[in-house]
Amino acid sequence: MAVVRMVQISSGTRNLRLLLCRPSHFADSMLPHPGSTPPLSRRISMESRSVAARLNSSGFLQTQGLIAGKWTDAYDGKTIKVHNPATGEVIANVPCMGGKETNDAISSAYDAFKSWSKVTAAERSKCLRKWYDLIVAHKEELGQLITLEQGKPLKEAIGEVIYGASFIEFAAEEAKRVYGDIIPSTLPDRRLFVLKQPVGVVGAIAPWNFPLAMITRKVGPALACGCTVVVKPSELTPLTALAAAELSLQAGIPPGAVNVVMGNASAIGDALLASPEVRKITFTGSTAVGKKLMAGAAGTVKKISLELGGNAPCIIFDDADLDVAIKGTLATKFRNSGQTCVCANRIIVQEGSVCNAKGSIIDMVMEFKVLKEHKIMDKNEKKKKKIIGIYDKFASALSNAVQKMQVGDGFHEGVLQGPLINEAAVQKVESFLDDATSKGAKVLLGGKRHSLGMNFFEPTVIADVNSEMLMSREEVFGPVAPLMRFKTEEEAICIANDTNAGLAAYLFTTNMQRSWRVSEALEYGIVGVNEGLVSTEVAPFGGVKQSGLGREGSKYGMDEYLEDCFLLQIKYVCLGNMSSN
Ligand SMILES: NC(=O)c1ccc[n+]([C@@H]2O[C@H](COP(=O)([O-])OP(=O)(O)OC[C@H]3O[C@@H](n4cnc5c(N)ncnc54)[C@H](O)[C@@H]3O)[C@@H](O)[C@H]2O)c1
Ligand SMILES: O=CCCC(=O)O
Repeated sequence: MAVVRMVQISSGTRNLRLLLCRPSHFADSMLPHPGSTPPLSRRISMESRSVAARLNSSGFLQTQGLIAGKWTDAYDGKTIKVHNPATGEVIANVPCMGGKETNDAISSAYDAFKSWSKVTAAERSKCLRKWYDLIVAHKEELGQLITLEQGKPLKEAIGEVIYGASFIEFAAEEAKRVYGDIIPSTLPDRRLFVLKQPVGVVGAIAPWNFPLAMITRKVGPALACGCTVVVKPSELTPLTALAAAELSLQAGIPPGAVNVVMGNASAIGDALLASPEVRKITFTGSTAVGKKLMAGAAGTVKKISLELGGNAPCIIFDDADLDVAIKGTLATKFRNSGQTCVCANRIIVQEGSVCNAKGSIIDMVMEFKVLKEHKIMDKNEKKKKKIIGIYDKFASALSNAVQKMQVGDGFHEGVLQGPLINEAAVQKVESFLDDATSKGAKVLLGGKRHSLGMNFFEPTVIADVNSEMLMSREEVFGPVAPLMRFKTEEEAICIANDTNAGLAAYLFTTNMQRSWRVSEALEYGIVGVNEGLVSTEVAPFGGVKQSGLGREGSKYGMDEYLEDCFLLQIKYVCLGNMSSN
């Protein structure tokens, strides 16, 4: 049973009175052990435990589901364990809910929709703004929860809180700007209007890699448009979502507008799909599950948006600024230990080329053999020259930079790479590396489990990867940077587009014409030019091909929760490093 208690939490200029439920399923194993100084190998564990104990005593470790504004256990009392991926310890037990609880959550969202959709946009905006303020005020606690259950370094986790909150702030602002249209009539006695109305109850299913941001990017705009939601966080990382849901109640978002269920994923998914009251499914996760949901949504003809897996190419041209390229590649590859849908999955690096007088690269592979680097190539023309390929320089600079990245528990100062989410993720990385090395790829750095044990993996650089290898065809989802070679721009585009995925792509070049040409040719929803971190609440996020349908964030993300708005395929291009000389 939940014990209700009052907690005073100081937040900047004011004290917030938090009505939080004492978590009933806080795992006692997480309490710090009394006794003498622990050996080094147990310090990780001690640090995580004391953070968990602090969060528990301040009421931030919420461990029940939320249905109709009430914190609820599974009806049959079953629970599932939430583990700390850095230590393997059980942080908490949360309810293992299924179809019955989900149906009640849907009913509660359906009832709440009747009133929430009628609340003025200005009022919805105020509630959302308050929710945003509360999340930002509690960024430390929410960040600690993310590190505890997901593993990313605390600084990065707090960054996710700010990023996640930004979707709520943006939605709060946009709530007031859902304009319709007036259409000039073709008949004198008619007036034609287009109203944009909320879709209705939304089922929002989220992954574990961004326990907060992947939820707020859905729930923020859904609520702003007047929809209500049943959220299903990943069972691996439900605690951040539950804490954020508690803050939504404190912000004045009415009971039933946000419900949270977790447990048996397919039973919950089936209930959401079967219900005619759920009018939209928004899903972020693997392409395999996305396809199942898309098929299942057909039964009741629901709207659907899908943010699925990627296989991001990161193209490094010979004319790239090496420092910019290394910085950008590190950012896109090693964010969240490589567990990001927009992480570079194939780093495609130019290995030399031949330029004509105008500086355009011409493919003269055969000539390479007879020409000397930096020397005039054609005595008659005296204009063609060979450009030394950036491949070797890039490979060694990247390896040097990656070597410096500290691996460890996300609560330790200076750690840049946390653990992978679980043993299965580590095994997947190992099997991809085995496959690549058995086919001729060479490990330049790392390549094995980290000596810290558990789910830690050494940041890895692997060279001479080709399109026959598994890691160039599927998401590695780990701290592995696979380097591939190319000679010409055409070849780079061809390699980059040779995949069913189409989420994010990156290119590094100092040639402005090429940056436009290649951005347009890449079959991706998001393109970063000289920039590895492109995500922002103000720009549309989403993929083409089998990476998904629809967009999140920006004004386009609002449209997903309004009736009868169909998007054309759009591409977001981010030009980075524009202010440097
Ligand atoms: N495109 C994006 O914006 C984006 C963002 C983050 C992650 N991802 C992708 O997500 C994947 C990693 O996340 P994951 O392992 O949590 O993915 P996943 O597909 O295994 O799980 C995602 C969510 O779906 C739930 N789920 C699983 N089976 C279900 C079913 N039958 N019915 C309903 N729900 C079900 C899970 O419990 C979880 O909550 C990667 O492929 C990554 O690229 C994409
Ligand atoms: O993992 C995918 C989401 C990452 C992001 O929003 O930048």
